Amino acid sequence: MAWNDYEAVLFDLDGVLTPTAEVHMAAWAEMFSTFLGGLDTSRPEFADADTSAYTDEDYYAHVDGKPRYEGVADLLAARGVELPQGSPSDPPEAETVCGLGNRKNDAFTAVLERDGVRPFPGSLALLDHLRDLGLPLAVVSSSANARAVLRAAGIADRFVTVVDGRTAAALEIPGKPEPDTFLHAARDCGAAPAAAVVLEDAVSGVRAGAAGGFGLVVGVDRGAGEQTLLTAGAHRVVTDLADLV
Ligand SMILES: O=P(O)(O)OC[C@H]1O[C@@H](O)[C@H](O)[C@@H](O)[C@@H]1O
Repeated sequence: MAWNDYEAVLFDLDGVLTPTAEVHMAAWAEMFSTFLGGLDTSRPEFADADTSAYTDEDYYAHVDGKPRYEGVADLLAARGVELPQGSPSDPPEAETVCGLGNRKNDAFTAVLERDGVRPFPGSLALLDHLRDLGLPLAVVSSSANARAVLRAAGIADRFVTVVDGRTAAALEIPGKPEPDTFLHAARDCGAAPAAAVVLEDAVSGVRAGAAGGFGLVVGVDRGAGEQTLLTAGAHRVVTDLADLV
């Protein structure tokens, strides 16, 4: 890996630097399984809903890597369920897109506080290597919990910039699969997209990297599948960031 050919490295967080994609997945599964299992299909608005069991495939196809409420909306659309959007301040009991997203977030933060998080050893090895090379590093995450996860993992001080779900909302720029959050991070690092590397485990994130014209888009296969990531636009796929040291 010729790192000296590049001027910045843009990391997704959940599933790339930390094993928190699994925590997100479990929290989504808990919330959607309970919601779909309890859906009253005798109510006319839910009459056509597909209430079959929620699976990991649902996560990878509709939720993975996207901003919170977009993941809810896309999964519900795939199941033929229409709910009002509501607002981010909705309580977790609210039967709205935002209410369901907030319900899932309660489950996520409870696990993070209880179990903490450590970076993947191979990812830490690559962060150390890139620090030695002096390359500016960024985190680009759809998650509004990104800063809390980085602090809990002890790697918050490694990055020139963190563009997360809160940043995107404040700047009113679209999240992944649109490229805007990656482009913003590259600018913060002082690098043109063609001189920046994107590392992503989610199809939505790889699509964002491909759409932004980045110099190298590395898919990190943590379950999405090598071929799926290549088809989404990854130039190459690894299973461990230590392979890039
Ligand atoms: O709900 P949050 O923490 O803002 O996160 C939004 C998304 O963030 C992404 O990083 C995760 O891959 C998704 O699983 C998650 O749904």
